[in-house]
Amino acid sequence: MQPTSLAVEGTFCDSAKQPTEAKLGPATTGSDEQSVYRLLAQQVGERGFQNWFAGKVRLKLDGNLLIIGVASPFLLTWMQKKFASQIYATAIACVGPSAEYRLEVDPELAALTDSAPTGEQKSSGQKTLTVSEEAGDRKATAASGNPRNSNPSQKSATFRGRRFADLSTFVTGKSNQLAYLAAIQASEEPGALYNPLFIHGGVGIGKTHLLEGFYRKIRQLYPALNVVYLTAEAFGNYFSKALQERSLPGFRQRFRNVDVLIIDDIDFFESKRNFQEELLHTIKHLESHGRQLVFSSDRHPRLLTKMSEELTTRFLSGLVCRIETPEKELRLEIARQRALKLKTPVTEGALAYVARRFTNNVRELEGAVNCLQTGHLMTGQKVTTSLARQVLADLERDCIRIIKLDDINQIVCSTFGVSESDLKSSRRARNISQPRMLAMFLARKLTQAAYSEIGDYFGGRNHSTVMSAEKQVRKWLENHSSIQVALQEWPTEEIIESLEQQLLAS
Ligand SMILES: Nc1ncnc2c1ncn2[C@@H]1O[C@H](COP(=O)(O)OP(=O)(O)OP(=O)(O)O)[C@@H](O)[C@H]1O
Repeated sequence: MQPTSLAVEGTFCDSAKQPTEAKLGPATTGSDEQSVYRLLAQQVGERGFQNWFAGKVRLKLDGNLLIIGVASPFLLTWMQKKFASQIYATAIACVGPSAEYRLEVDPELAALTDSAPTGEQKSSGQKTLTVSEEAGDRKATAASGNPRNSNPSQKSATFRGRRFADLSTFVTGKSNQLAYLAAIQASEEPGALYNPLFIHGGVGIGKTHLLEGFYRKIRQLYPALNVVYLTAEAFGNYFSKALQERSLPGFRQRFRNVDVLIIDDIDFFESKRNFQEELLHTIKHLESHGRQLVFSSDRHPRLLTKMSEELTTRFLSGLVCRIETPEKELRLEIARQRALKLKTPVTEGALAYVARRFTNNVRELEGAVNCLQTGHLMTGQKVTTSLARQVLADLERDCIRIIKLDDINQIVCSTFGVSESDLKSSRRARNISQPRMLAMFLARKLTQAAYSEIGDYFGGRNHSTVMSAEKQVRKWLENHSSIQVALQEWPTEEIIESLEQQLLAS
């Protein structure tokens, strides 16, 4: 592929070049960090800020990603629930519409909180901690002990340019091999082989890692190409802003003159007709000029039932690859690599324990290894299976998703495109009765609800109807039967897995 003559200014996610809207780049000074704190305080209000943020969190701006480190998994869940929209608004105010944010447990804060010194210890200075970070390029010394009493800006929050994940750190196994190989091949010959390349799979399973790795690889191999990586949400934000500011021609020139366009989390466009329309025209234009397109989504294109048919067929026209839930061997290897990266001394038994217990996705697995690192810092010991068990008790509890009948109802309705009233009605048409039976089957599998409660919920049916629905779905699974979704037949196993993944992510 030849670089375009009209190439616009680099990528929106290039660490060297920030979006023009950015008010605050990947800054490196304490005053920038203070600005983020100020914006955050404006968003959450002075009281909320003093109660939950001042001196209790660690901020990091990584390119367009605002990372907020908190002291425990509990705080993480709580703050996500309470402050998600304010944190997101702060991120946008800092870096513009492409902003993203992440809350994460910060091992250093966790260690400090767990070992918060008494007055006596404070005066004797016994709790001084020295922590070296994974990259080995940062040493942080927290001598005051309790982070609650210190000014966060005086600690060593680091503001760095965004570091994209690399394909070399993507651990492969049966569940992700195909997607990995496709990404490698497409990066070697952009526009020629798999176009578009569409990668899908459940939450936290490595889609972004693969897309970022693809981005880096292609920049290495073809430095002259104009490569753009961004999330669907950022694309939508840029588009809305261009509409508001009447600058659509500029927006279109930006996106229609790229050589490689990588859009993460394309499922975000479901039900958003005007974004879909704009993306469709962008894709048509880029395809007709032989440019490479790469997308990721939490579902197969055919299961994005609120996407226009024209977009869906375009997604299907290249190569569609699925990343499956990681198998045990892969989980073990990822846990091992993560522990090595964090320099956590850990026994094979403890790693096997983590790989056995954290099975949903890689993100949770990584969180678990981060906690092992905290355990090691707190005790100064090598992490054994029994220490791992102790340290991970809270996290295991937080990782259990409480799924309600309402959640199942909602996800089944949106996947199959049926209304709630139809699902709960007495209609027996196949396109209604099959989703209803699947909903009842999932309700038995994923909730504690009794047969009678489930029957009652799905239209006042009695318990024997639910039992026979459960039996019927088991039979479909045994016989590898298929079910119709969006005018196409799908293996029952695949539909159930997709529904479960959506429920886990919701
Ligand atoms: N195969 C892998 N090897 C190494 N690390 C991985 C692998 N898969 C995922 N990870 C890591 O797990 C974490 C979550 O992965 P990622 O963000 O790519 O998931 P995702 O599928 O994009 O999730 P979401 O659907 O929430 O966007 C990241 O830190 C990523 O680096």
